[in-house]
Amino acid sequence: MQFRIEELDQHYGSAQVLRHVGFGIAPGECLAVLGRNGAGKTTLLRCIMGLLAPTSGRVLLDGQDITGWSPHRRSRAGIAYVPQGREIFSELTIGENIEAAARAHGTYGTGVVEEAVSLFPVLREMWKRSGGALSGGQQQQLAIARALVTRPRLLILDEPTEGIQPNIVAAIGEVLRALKGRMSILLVEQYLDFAIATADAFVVLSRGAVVETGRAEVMSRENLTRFIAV
Ligand SMILES: Nc1ncnc2c1ncn2[C@@H]1O[C@H](COP(=O)(O)OP(=O)(O)OP(=O)(O)O)[C@@H](O)[C@H]1O
Repeated sequence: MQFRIEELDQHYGSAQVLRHVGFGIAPGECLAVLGRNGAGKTTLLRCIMGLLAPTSGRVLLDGQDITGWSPHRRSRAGIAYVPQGREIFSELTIGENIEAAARAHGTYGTGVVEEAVSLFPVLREMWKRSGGALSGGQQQQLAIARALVTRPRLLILDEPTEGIQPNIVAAIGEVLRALKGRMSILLVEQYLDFAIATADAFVVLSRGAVVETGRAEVMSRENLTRFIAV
């Protein structure tokens, strides 16, 4: 899967929130987008998912321009989004949340549910518990499992570690590292250690513009800290 964005601009009214943002993600790699609060990270993801139309610029999947596609069509094409806040159905059980996603994508009955749940054993243990009764970390695991049953080629995560206890952060990190190679991952993250342990490449956003990019092996912690420390 080849994924690129080119020259994305986005405005809220007269305020420009994204400025000529462009980067690519290599197949099977994890790209981390870093940046302070308000840098434009969530706006960028919403443009990539088709939840917001960019003012200009292009989103390309396998060389095809998908900028005008609906979120549903992008999801069908293999882009899965785990938003900040997770947006799970709190009235539904874990099982219902996961199975509904698989049914909606036509993947139910193909082993995807078992596969996703095997990555997060706590979900099987709490299968009949309603989404609203879970801890933040359990909800995050559920949200990732729900994205995985769609068999994504690109998994997009918006700050998956935010407000989550350390042992669950570690479990999520292990899963993401295991998923690399099978899919590309776009990780928006403010927790630097987690991003460093997970990503193959970095993009740093500041005030809506890319101010630094680089491969993980040449990007120093000091350099990254400089961009995201408050
Ligand atoms: N719906 C909106 N209308 C107007 N301005 C907005 C809207 N959403 C976001 N903004 C502004 O756009 C800028 C970028 O916001 P965005 O949420 O994309 O940043 P972020 O990097 O994801 O920040 P955070 O880490 O706090 O979520 C901020 O200045 C924010 O106040």
